[in-house]
Parts: sequence; C-alpha cells; structure tokens
Amino acid sequence: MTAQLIDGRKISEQVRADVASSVSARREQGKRPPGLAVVLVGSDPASEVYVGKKREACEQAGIQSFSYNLPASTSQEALESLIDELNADRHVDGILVQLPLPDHLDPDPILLKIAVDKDVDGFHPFNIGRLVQRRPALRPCTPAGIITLLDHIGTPYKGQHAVIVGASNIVGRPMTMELLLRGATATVTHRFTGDLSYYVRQADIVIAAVGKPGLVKGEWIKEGATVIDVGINRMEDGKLRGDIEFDEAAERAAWITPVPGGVGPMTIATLLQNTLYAADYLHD
Ligand SMILES: Nc1nc(=O)c2c([nH]1)NC[C@@H]1CN(c3ccc(C(=O)N[C@@H](CCC(=O)O)C(=O)O)cc3)C=[N+]21
Repeated sequence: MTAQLIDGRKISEQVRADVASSVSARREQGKRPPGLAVVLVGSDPASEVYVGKKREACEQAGIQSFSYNLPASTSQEALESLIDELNADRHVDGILVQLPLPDHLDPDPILLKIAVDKDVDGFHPFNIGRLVQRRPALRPCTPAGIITLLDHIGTPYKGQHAVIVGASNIVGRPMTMELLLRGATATVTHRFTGDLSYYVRQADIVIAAVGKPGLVKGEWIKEGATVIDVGINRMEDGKLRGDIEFDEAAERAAWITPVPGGVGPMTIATLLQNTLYAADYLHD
C-alpha cells in the first residue's frame, strides 16, 4: 500500500478533546452543560450500537445526554409530542432521532418538527438551506466531519475535481455542497449514472456513500487521489467493509480512510461539536 491512512479515530479524539475543554470553559463561566437528547425507536441492533456510542461520547465530553428508548410500537403522535417537549426543554440543546425509524413512522414530519436551533443532525430544510446559501448554521455531521478530515490533511479544494458517489439527503447531497462551497468542481453520481468508472477515474477526491460493499473498484482510483469511504457494510463474517475496494485503492491513492476507523468516528465527534455550537451560539 502506498497511500497514507487518514486516521479518523485519532482525529476524532482530538476533536472530542477540544469539545471537552470548551465545555469545561463554559462550566467555569457558570453556564450549564450542553445537553443532547438521543431518541431511539425500536431495537435495531446496529442503531443500538451507534446510539450507545453517541451517548458515551457525550458523557466523556461533559455533554449531558438524555436517552429516550421507545418501543417499536410507538405512534407518530407520541413521537411528535416527545419532540414538542424536547423543543421546549431548556436543558436540551440538541435533538437526534436515530434513523431509520420503524416502517409505520414517517420521518419527514418528525424531522420538520425538530426546532431548527436544536437540529444537531442538520437535516432540517432550514439548515440545508443555510448551507446551500453559504451561511451555515448546523451542518449535517457526516459531510462536516469529512471536511474536518480533508482540512486535516491539507486538501487544497480549489481546482480539484471531487466525485461524490451517492446522492442521499444525509450524506451525498450536503457533501457535494460542502465541496462546491470550498471551490472544488463537484460531480455527483447516483443510481442512474451509467458508467460510474468514467467519473471516478477523473477524481482528485472520491467520496463513496452508497452502502454497497466494494462498489468502487480500486483500479478506478487516479494516482495520488484522496479517497473517503463512508460505507459501513457488515459482512457475513461479522467484519465491516466499505464501499471502496480498500487494498486495491490504497495502491494508487495518496490518502485513504479505513473502515472502520475513518468517517464513522468523525460523525460522532461532529455531533458533539454541533451540540456545543447550539449551546454556545443558539441558546445562551
Ligand atoms: N439521526 C441520525 N443521525 C446519524 O448521524 C445517524 C443516524 N441517524 N442513523 C445511522 C447513521 C450511521 N451513523 C454512524 C455513526 C458512527 C459510526 C461509527 O462510529 N462507526 C465505527 C464502527 C462502528 C461499528 O463497529 O459498527 C467506525 O466506522 O469506525 C457509524 C455510523 C450515524 N447515523
């Protein structure tokens, strides 16, 4: 392998330590701790793991976490009235409703109901609009965490061709906007893109966020490219695999993120940053 690893675990530790020290400084000024409400509906095992990590990361940074574990049978009305309560709660700076929700629940009205100043996922149309207009407030965590990684390695952005594979609301589309705003030429590919390799071969920066193991072939990677893998696919042997063929891509890339230990931990660190931001700038 010739690429250098982008160590998301290490960089996320730095971010979390910075958040923890800002939280302490806040407390020394006599302010209350930031608070994050994490809402989990049902008992999807992967969701339970992620939610557990988020709660633990909060505690470690001095952020108070409020846990709501609701049964899978929870009604739309009950979930919406919990959101109303959390919106009104002065100890809650951020509200995260873990996705996906059980099938009988419609996420859209719930995400719309979360107060825009508590939307630490950055999914509300208001916050997406702020990002698009280059007046960002709360930014979606995964794309913002990837920018932290790219900044860390000194990515020049301007004049670079970034190819984003996957156009989801929560990763692909906001990621495209983050890169565009920094002066990259951003190409988004998606399920109807005919020849994916045609685009990836031109990319100085590749971001893969689809959820299909090994979709992006290592031989498509341009020599010296920066390769960011958002995919987290659990294989039959229990191991995690990304959307990009890691070993083959690492022969050509200059920089590459591993799975696990790349983007995932940064998503959580960015959630803490957003919660602190909401407490400091949007609430008091
Ligand atoms: N409202 C909402 N906000 C989210 O931010 C959100 C969500 N719903 N639903 C699910 C996805 C997924 N997600 C991850 C966060 C951390 C890791 C993570 O820490 N991954 C570790 C490994 C985890 C493992 O071992 O399974 C890693 O990549 O190294 C992964 C995935 C946040 N999500």
